Amino acid sequence: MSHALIWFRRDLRLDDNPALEAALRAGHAPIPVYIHAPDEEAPWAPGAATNAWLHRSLQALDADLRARGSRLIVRRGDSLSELEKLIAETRAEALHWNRLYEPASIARDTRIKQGLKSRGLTVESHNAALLVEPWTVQTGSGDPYRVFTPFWKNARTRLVAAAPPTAPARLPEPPVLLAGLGIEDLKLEPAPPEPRWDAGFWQHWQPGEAGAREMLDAFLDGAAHGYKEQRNYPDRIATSKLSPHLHFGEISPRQVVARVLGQVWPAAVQGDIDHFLSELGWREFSHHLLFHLPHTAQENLNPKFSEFRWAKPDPAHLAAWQRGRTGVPIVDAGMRELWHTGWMHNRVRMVVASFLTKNLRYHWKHGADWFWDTLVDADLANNTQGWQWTAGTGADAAPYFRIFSPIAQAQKFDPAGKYIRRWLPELATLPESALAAPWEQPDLVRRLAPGYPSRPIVDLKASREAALAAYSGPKSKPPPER
Ligand SMILES: Cc1cc2nc3c(=O)[nH]c(=O)nc-3n(C[C@H](O)[C@H](O)[C@H](O)COP(=O)(O)OP(=O)(O)OC[C@H]3O[C@@H](n4cnc5c(N)ncnc54)[C@H](O)[C@@H]3O)c2cc1C
Repeated sequence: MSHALIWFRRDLRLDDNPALEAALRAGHAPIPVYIHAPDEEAPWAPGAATNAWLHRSLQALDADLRARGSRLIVRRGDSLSELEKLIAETRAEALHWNRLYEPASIARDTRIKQGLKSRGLTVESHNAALLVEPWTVQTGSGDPYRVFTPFWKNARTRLVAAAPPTAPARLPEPPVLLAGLGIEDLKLEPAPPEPRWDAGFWQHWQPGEAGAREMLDAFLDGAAHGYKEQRNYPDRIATSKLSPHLHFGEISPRQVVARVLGQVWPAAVQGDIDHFLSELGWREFSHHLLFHLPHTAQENLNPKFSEFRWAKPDPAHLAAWQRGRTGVPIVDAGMRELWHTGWMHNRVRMVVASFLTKNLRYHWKHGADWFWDTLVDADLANNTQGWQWTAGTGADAAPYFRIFSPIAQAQKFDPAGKYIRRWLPELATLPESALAAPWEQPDLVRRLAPGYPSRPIVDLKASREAALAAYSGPKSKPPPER
């Protein structure tokens, strides 16, 4: 039987895997391969938290393959050279992979496809990650979309309820002598002398296809009912928490949509379901933007901001933001949730991002970089879009002058202070009335929370006014150097 290589990247699943399906359909014995080449994604080589996730996700994929009689061949090095070696070793006639949409991956994959095709190999790429690929939807005038609502109105019509194919129960065994590294050889997890900063992650997450499926089942049975309203409250289990699973392709958006549309929902839940689908739509929109405007991972999408006067970061203030020591409880709770679990609730992501880009007036890249390293769902398209949206520099973004008040956000979305108390145990004994803005009751803080900063690192009102002034000032050339 002839062989085909299946080059796994961020499609770490067997069900609804078009690359695997195509190889089997063509009558090839698939050889599952993972090549570790983080430098090829520079300047966006995966961060530490996603690497820790990847370690477990690869283990789960290998276990799933072994349960079917196959295994994952792991290599490290230049992708093209490793693929060439594998082709020579296995005499593979075909190579299949599922597409990625980040600029560096597109450039590499295009080069590899051209190189190997010109030598007579069948090389095919497939869509496993998106509901609508970026070149398949456009505005009436033929341009990419820059506004979410019309984008989603168009894309939404293409959703299908049909369940995507599942993987066969048995897969052929790769050649016995075909060598590979152990997953642990990739050193993706924190290793001594580094502390196990990921220790808390794994009580919240189960990387891999089975974990993704369980998360979706739990969501559809539970939090989907009431999602539209409840999704804004960070102390509740009210969202799907599918983001890292979707990022690593442990579940596909097609599978999620098929499950959602394949179910009969009570009329009262229909609004929740539509809202959930539209959040998947934001993921699609982010990929659409990054594909068509690849420079936006580094630069403001809105050129009006190219001369905006961002402040020069004070390292102590940046560190206080990163570690959850700003003195603003809802911001600090979010940053600690991120540190302890590798994830942060969407509303709190917006609050901490607004605080960084507006109250501190730091360029959104400083925040995007920290998220990149600490989120288990760090995703170039979604992270870029999320930061640019909040900073006001992106497509269809919140205007710069709309500045989240962390006090009002805490009062509205964490009214009983459960989220703040959970992540800031040093504030646990403060009364509810003091939790959103403890600095307003200094005696109480001194007595009940002596370890917590007594004042925010910036005055919220003054910094808000300074941000508005910088925004509306004479289109913001930096002051002359002296
Ligand atoms: C500053 C900032 C940075 C962000 N960085 C990332 C990131 O690196 N990776 C990431 O996946 N999401 C990012 N988001 C979007 C969003 O916060 C997360 O996708 C969401 O919190 C994940 O939780 P969930 O899976 O429970 O979402 P649910 O509410 O259950 O939504 C379902 C899915 O829809 C997608 N989705 C939801 N909201 C958004 C959104 N606003 N933009 C794009 N896709 C969305 C996600 O894939 C999510 O898993 C960011 C948002 C902000 C404001």
